[in-house]
Amino acid sequence: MLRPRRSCLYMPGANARALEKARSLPVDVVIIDLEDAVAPEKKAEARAAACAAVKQGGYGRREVVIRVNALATDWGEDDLNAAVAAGPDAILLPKVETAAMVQEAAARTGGIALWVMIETPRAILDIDAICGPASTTPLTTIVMGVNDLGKDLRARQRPGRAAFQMALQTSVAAARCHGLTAIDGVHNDITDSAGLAEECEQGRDLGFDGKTLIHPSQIDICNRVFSPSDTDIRQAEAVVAAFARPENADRGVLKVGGQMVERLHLEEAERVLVMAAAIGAYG
Ligand SMILES: CC(C)(COP(=O)(O)OP(=O)(O)OC[C@H]1O[C@@H](n2cnc3c(N)ncnc32)[C@H](O)[C@@H]1OP(=O)(O)O)[C@@H](O)C(=O)NCCC(=O)NCCSC(=O)C[C@H](O)C(=O)O
Ligand SMILES: [Mg+2]
Repeated sequence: MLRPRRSCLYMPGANARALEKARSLPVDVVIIDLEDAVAPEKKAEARAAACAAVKQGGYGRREVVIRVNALATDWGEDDLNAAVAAGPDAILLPKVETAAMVQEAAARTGGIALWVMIETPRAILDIDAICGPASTTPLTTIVMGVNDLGKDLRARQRPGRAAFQMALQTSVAAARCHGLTAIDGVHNDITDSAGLAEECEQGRDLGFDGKTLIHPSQIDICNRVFSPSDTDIRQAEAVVAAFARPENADRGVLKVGGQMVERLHLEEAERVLVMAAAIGAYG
C-alpha cells in the first residue's frame, strides 16, 4: 500500500502538550522522540509518557513512530523494549552506521516496522550496506538527520544546502535501490516559511517522499509541496487515458499534452494517481 508520508513531525516524549496536540494536527506521521530532544535526566519520564501516549492511541490515520536512543547508549535497551511493548507503527533508530545495527534492532522489534536515521558521515559512505537488510527485515524507511550530519561534517546549513547534496542524493538512490521510503531532514528556522517551502521543493525534486518537521506551523507547507498538484494529477490522468486507448495498445511512445511520454511515464502517472487518491481519502 502506498502511504503518504509527506509530513513527519517530531516532538519530545517529555512534552505532554505536544503529544496531545499531535492527535489533531494534519500530519501524516508523528515521531515521538526519546533521543536528542530529551535531556538525560528526563529520559525515563519521557519513555514512560511516550509509551503511555502510544498505548492510549487517538492518533487516527497518523502513523505513530517512537525514536529510541541508540542501543549502545545507557537508555537504548530500555527504550527499545518499552517501545516494542507499546506497539507503535514503527520504531526509529538513530545514528545507524552498519547493516549489523539494523539487523540487531530488527531482530528485536517483533515485526514492528523499523526506520533508521542516516546522520553520520560513515552512514553516508556505507548507505547501500545499511539499506541492504530491507529484503530480510522490517526496515521500511530512512530518515535524514541533517543536524547531526552537519555537525559531524562541519558543514553549514545554508539556503540551497550545497554541502548536503551528495549525502541527500546518495541516500535517495539507496532508498530507491532497496524499495525504502526516504524522508528528508528538518528545517530548524521555524520563522522562515519561505525557506521551508524552498527546502521542501528541493527535497521533493531530489526524490524524497516527505520531510521531517519540528513545529506545527511547518505542516501545511510541507503537505502542499509533497502532494501531487492539480497539474500533476491532470497530466497523470491524461497519460493513463492515452495508453488505455485501444489504438495505442501496442505503442511504446505517445505525445500527451505536448510531451513525449513512454510506458515508464505511465508507471509514474499511476503512482501519482494512487498517491492523490490516498491523500484525498484523508479529507
Ligand atoms: C522548538 C520547540 C521547542 C518550540 O516550542 P514552543 O516554544 O512551545 O513553540 P510554540 O509556542 O510556537 O508552540 C505553539 C503550539 O504548538 C505546540 N507545539 C510546538 N511544537 C510542537 C511539536 N513539535 N509537536 C506538537 N506540538 C507542538 C505547542 O505546544 C503550542 O501548543 P498550544 O499550547 O496549543 O499553543 C518545539 O517546537 C519542539 O520541541 N519541537 C520539536 C523538537 C524535537 O523534537 N527535536 C528532535 C528532532 S530534530 C532532530 O534531531 C533531527 C535529526 O536527528 C538531526 O540530526 O537532524
Ligand atoms: Mg540527529
